[in-house]
Amino acid sequence: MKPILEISDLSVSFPGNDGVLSAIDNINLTIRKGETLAVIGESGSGKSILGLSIMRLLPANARITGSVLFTGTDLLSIPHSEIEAIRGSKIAWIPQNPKTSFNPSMKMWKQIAEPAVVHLGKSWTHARIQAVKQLETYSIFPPEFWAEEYPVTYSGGMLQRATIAMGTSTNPDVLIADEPTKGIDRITKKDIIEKFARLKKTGVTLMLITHDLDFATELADRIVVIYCGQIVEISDAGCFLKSPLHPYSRGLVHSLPQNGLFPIPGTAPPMHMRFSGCRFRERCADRSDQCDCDIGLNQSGDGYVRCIQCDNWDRTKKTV
Ligand SMILES: Nc1ncnc2c1ncn2[C@@H]1O[C@H](COP(=O)(O)OP(=O)(O)OP(=O)(O)O)[C@@H](O)[C@H]1O
Ligand code: NI
Repeated sequence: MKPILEISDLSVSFPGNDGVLSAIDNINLTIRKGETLAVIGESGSGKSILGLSIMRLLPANARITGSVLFTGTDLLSIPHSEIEAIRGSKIAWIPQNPKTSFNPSMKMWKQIAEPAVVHLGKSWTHARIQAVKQLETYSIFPPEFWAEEYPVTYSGGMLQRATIAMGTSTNPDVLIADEPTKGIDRITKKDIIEKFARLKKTGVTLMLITHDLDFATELADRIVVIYCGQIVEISDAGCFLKSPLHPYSRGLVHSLPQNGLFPIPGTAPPMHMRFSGCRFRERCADRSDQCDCDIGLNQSGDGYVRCIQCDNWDRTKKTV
């Protein structure tokens, strides 16, 4: 598959009173056209910052270096007007909190229709018809009724689905969803999974930012594991649950309810620390003196892993 997004040496930091906080550190990642990629990792590891960097929607105090090529164009260096145009039509973002993503004083159909009017030059009449269809696609029945309603009348699950309807209204090439299963019940989650599975079939490139490993493995082709602002593993989603390589990934898999709910001991170090060596080593049962050295992301089979101990591991023999 051809690459659609090529992220190179991407770092984002925030200057603060405790020194500089490094939110993501030297991320290199190629996203292939049409694939579904899940980015997983615990709270504060830099998942949203990675997604927001691609969208160029970072907070004003962020410092960013590196490049993000979208079909060859560096999204980080093009003029503001160009990134606005791409953001509205070709790369869409589904924000983390559906409750705050809508304008409370605008009817729902208008909010879903707006990107197509502003970015694709569609008429409001045409865009309204499309918006109602979008509501129907995302199981908001009866769509004509809910199109005329305001966001406050929608339930949490409906709002979640409406954010996907809004994010896909311009038929983007890339869709980045930030924690689409956060704070929803099991039934709604099943429904959201089904909607993304359907989207996946349309050939859109999907980036799912999540801490929900079940959600990630259900939908993704590849899994990217982030720990303390660094990629520690890139794995084929099919073998991730059976044979995660990095000790942090293994910890995540062990902590799933179906594997006995064993939490990873300790907590992640604060992000404004000056790191040297493996960032996971304090929490790692397999650590040795070698882990004090910085280690790169090394190829392992089809994937990549950042661990000196994993170098000689055979993924085909490794089980959880
Ligand atoms: N505007 C900001 N100013 C300073 N630090 C920030 C800012 N936004 C994010 N950070 C810091 O950057 C780091 C990465 O944050 P990010 O939101 O990407 O984490 P995350 O992996 O998405 O976590 P969560 O699962 O909680 O959403 C965190 O340490 C966070 O505190
Ligand atoms: Ni986040």
